[in-house]
Amino acid sequence: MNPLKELQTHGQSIWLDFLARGFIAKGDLKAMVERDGVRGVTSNPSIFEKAIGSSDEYDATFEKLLKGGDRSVIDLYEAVAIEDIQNAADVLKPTYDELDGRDGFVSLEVSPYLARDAEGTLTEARRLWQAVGRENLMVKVPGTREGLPAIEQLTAEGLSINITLLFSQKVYAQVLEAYISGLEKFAAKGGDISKVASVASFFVSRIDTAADRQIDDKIAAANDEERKAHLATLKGKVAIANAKLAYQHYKGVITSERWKALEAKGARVQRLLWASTGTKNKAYSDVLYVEELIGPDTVNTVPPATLDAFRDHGKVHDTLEENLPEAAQVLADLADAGISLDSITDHLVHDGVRLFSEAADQLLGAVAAKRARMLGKKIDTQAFSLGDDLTHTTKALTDDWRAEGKGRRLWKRDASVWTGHDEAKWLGWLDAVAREQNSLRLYQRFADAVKRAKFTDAVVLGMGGSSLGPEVLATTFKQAKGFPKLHILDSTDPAQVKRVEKSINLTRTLFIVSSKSGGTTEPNALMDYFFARVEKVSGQQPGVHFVAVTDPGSSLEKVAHERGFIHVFHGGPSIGGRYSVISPFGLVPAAAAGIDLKKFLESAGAMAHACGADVPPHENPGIQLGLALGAAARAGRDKVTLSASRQIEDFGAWTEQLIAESTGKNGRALIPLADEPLGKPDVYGADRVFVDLALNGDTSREAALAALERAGHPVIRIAVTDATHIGQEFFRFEIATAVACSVIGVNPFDQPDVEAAKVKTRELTAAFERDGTLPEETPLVTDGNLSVYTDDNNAEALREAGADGTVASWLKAHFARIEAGDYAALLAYIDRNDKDVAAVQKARIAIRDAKRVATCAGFGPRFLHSTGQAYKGGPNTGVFVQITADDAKDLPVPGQKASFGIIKAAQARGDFGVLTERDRRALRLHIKGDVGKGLAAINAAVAQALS
Ligand SMILES: O=P(O)(O)OC[C@H]1O[C@](O)(CO)[C@@H](O)[C@@H]1O
Ligand SMILES: O=C[C@H](O)[C@H](O)COP(=O)(O)O
Repeated sequence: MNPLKELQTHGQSIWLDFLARGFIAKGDLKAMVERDGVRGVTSNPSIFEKAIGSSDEYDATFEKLLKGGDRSVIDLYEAVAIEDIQNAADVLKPTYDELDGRDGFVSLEVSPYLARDAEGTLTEARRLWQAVGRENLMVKVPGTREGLPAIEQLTAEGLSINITLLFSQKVYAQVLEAYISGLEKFAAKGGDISKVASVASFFVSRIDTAADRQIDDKIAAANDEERKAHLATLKGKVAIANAKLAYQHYKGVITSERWKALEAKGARVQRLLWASTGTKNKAYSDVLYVEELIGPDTVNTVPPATLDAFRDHGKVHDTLEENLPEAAQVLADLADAGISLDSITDHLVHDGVRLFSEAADQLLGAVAAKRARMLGKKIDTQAFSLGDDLTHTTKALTDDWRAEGKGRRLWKRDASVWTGHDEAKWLGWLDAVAREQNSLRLYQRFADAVKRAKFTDAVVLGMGGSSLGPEVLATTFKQAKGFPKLHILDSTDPAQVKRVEKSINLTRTLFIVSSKSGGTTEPNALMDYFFARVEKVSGQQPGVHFVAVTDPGSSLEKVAHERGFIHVFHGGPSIGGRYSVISPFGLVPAAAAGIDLKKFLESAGAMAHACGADVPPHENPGIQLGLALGAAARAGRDKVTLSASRQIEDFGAWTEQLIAESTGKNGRALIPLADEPLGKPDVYGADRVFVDLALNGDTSREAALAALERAGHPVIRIAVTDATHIGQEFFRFEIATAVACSVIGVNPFDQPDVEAAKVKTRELTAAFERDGTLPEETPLVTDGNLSVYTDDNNAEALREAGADGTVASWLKAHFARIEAGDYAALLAYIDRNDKDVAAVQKARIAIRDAKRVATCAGFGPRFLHSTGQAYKGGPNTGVFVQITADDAKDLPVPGQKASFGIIKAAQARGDFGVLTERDRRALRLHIKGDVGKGLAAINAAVAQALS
């Protein structure tokens, strides 16, 4: 007789510890059921890893699934895993029916990531039970401390549970107790307990592996031969002894009155299932863990090799209750030898969870890689050229993130990933894509209404997070037919306000007032200004030209209602400004401009899936980018130069805010540099990392990037395959920034130092409202159309360094303070028009090339809501030149004394005040008269100072 079948006559069922798609499809499982009497199948994360992750057997199915629409990695995995389990369950269904539900089960394990999460285990077990939908399913739940209550609860709900990762007799006893209590509860609720089955998977070979290692150490340490020989007799004996004694506990329990009462109601025993019965030590018999554990009411689940071996030469007789005293003696001798079985079993549970988690990481990583490959051009790729050291640190960080499950913890909003403060409150952006996809109809209705109203222009009035995302959309996408042209206004510069006003038709313009807080100075002043202008020009009720985007309950919402705005869109209070582009702050302007939001969100969704909680760090593009940037920051390469193809160039401005406001605090930062054109390697110091976004195969910067790479600078290349993929990049960079902040050790979601400048500005504007003038200031020097200002400390230091009567001398002394690793920032409170931008850029590049330092160019007050945070809160490595100017023509703000010009001046002074208060090296140049001429004079002075 086939020894495998013979086991049945001894009350033991043989199950197969293996599963794979083709194996079932080809009829191999069925053949084992028929030929060998296999009565069940077990799976675990390692088994699925081998089947799915390490083969291409499932690829065609994945392709097919993805053709039907993008899916998350876990969805892809579960779709095939559940199908496999269902197929196996169907093969075993006749066995199950024949044996009246006593056998014929297939087991599917809950995610090993939940092994320490009681609630999560419960939810997942219920979900898998439903999803598989086969009565001969057993859901596998680990016998961890957290698993135990779940086992009782699930049994009480009538689910059949296989308790896995059992090593210790003590824990096994608790598991059996949990099963019995669960049955009692189910019975008390009127449940049919005869339908509930359970097995307790008691692991065997792993115990010997661990115990033998310690026994070997003791043998090596023993100096007497007899002792060595005695210790050697324990090898390969501990696991079986442990299992035999566990079985004795089972026997005691099932003869109890308590059990008999349940049995009378039809309860089925919870069979002990010997798991981990493939022999690991080649010196032992390959059927050791089958032959030694044969007895009634048990199961042995074996890998295919053990099954074959036992079929070939297995010997069957009742061994489970043989030599019980010897078994007890083995464990006593082990303890005498100073080896603690408790500590071995504790460790094995720990290790078991780790090993299964690692298998799951590998499996999901493999599925993620397959998904990315199959999506092809639908998902942007990134390539890292980091050099040996950074590659090494990034890899070490990746390992740490994987081992600590930090990606999952990030998605679970676990603040301890960062500083343990209020981070959990600010992670609403993580699932923004799915949420916004559900609101598509709302956006569509709004877009239709905008189109019907025949607006020619739409102007977003907002700052930072409320303006930079829309600005990327406005510059990336062509004006859609029938929709207004999208403009962004994020300045208090009167000339810039007027310039925008002149470029639109006030009577046919939609204004989108965007402010999360509703209390930001600039959008409120701009709203008041344009509201009055529309009223004046059109004579209409101006509210019909306005919508607001703001968080619920803000002061802006109140004003919008009072003024009869067309609509108030609510932002999500758990999403901070710079993470809000995939929320009404980005999507309302996008809808107004006729951008295809379905496509945009679909594309963003592909990246959200790629960066998901289920994608381990090594295959997770957002985490990889974040870790590389974090590693770069740690290595002193804390200046991130952002370059991009022309159509998506503005992405840099959005990224600047994201990175600077998120990372730049507590004296730490990644300093982002947008719009600093790529130069030759010799203009850069060793503090740089380059991130390039190439649209649609654009190779125009490739030679420059390759040269930087050759010179040893880290270069990260992102291939954006379509402009609509800008949504993917928003998401990638949001994850990456949050991850980099974790590495740097800061809270990504606050901006403590922006407030300081706002307070100073408010003091100044309050003084103006009171006195009708801003406090007097005296220049240090006036040289032609330029005046120089700074605080006493800076003035003294610069004078000592040779600053005298000319602007050039002050700049020269100022630039002499720039050291390697510093950055120079030009902060211009002027109209951000093309001509003036070019002039500021010229000065910037001159400084970079002469001093080999990173340079920033910010326009005030716009940058205050962006990079301004890092300038004040980051390390004291910035050297600042603030540029202010007289306004040729000022504009009043209705309802207040302070005009736009005054507000801007107060903002510049407030900003400068905080910089100098914080010992920053800062100098202010004020232009009198024509701004263009002033900038030319500054450029001349810069050139002279650098010469
Ligand atoms: O949307 P709000 O509340 O007007 O804020 C605008 C911007 O101001 C900041 O709070 C910084 O000043 C940014 O973080 C934010 O994006
Ligand atoms: O349920 C089965 C277990 O997961 C399996 O037997 C573990 O075996 P291993 O120790 O060989 O990994």
